[in-house]
Amino acid sequence: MTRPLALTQGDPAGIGPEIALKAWLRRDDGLPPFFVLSDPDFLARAAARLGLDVPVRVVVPENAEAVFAKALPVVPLSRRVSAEPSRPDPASAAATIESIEQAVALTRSGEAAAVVTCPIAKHVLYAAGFHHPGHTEFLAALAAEDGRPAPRSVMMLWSESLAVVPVTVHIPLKDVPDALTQDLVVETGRIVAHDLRTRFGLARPRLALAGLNPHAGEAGTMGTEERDVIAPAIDRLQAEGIEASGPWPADTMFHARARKGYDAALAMYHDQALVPIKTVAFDDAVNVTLGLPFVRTSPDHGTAFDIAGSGIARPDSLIAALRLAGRLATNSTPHS
Ligand SMILES: NC(=O)C1=CN([C@@H]2O[C@H](COP(=O)(O)OP(=O)(O)OC[C@H]3O[C@@H](n4cnc5c(N)ncnc54)[C@H](O)[C@@H]3O)[C@@H](O)[C@H]2O)C=CC1
Ligand SMILES: NCC(=O)COP(=O)(O)O
Repeated sequence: MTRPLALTQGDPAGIGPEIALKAWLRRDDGLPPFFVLSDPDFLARAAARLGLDVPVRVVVPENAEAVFAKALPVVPLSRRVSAEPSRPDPASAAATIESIEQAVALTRSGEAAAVVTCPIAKHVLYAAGFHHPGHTEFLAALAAEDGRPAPRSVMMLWSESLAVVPVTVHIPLKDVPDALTQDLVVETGRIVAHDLRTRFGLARPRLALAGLNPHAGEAGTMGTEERDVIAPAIDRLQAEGIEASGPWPADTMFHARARKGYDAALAMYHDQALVPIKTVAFDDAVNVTLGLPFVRTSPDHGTAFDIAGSGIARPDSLIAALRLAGRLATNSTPHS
């Protein structure tokens, strides 16, 4: 028996429901079986509105695989969902959060193989009192064992042609220099190297670290973070036996020839990492959370409220996320 993947509903006013339905329609392309954690009536209404021929069936996780060939298996939440496409509403936040919590609980109990998340709109959850920056940090909190601190989670955007890691993530650009410490860079590099070995099967992962400033600081004349923070962090990673290089000027490390020199690029802030990968692989890239005791993947894109309900959302990145979750779940040694 193949354990199914647990797919969260994401923000129900976004494109999550549509891409989940469309991914199920592509199940014969060798997709691993999955179930959605949502309100089955809501998903059935979404399918009808979009004109998608997707029968929805309520299941418990152990029946999901058997049902998957004939209907979209849905494990119901305790709440009804009544969102309208393109109309984000904090009233949906409790169901969105419950869906994530249930996916993690079912994965940790062994009833699901991995967590795959549909996109959430952070500001909608914040308006309802959610205090984690995003899934990445919330999943780490959910991974905390009794009496032990939460693990450090790391965001990686992965595609066949490029993998990038933002060392600082969802903070204002003006706060990046202060947030960027040697310890943060070293701990991030360690987790990336560990998970590329244990989850992705790379014997000796090569990390390339970007500078923060133009021309990687131009020998200290355009900024000093390279000299004071990033280069010493690279020395520490190398001393631990991790193949780390840099700091490289960020403007020349993402072209095709440069990408052959490393397995993952560590960028110093969100857009330095996500602009290159969304430029070269928007439809194929997957967001993977590293550092957790379970596998979590997600499409690289967001809720796309501008097109929700119009029927034009592409399921490709979600399909890539489902495939990668299936692959990682079968060959992983998790963090303990
Ligand atoms: N993993 C997650 O939960 C993520 C959530 N977000 C959230 O999404 C919200 C919206 O973010 P944006 O910056 O507007 O990015 P976005 O990715 O939602 O949309 C950017 C543009 O790409 C288009 N697009 C996105 N996905 C598409 C798809 N599957 N098919 C066709 N077109 C697609 C949209 O229509 C829009 O024009 C934010 O509130 C953000 O917090 C953003 C990224 C990841
Ligand atoms: N820009 C990437 C993003 O927002 C994903 O965040 P998360 O919800 O996966 O932590």
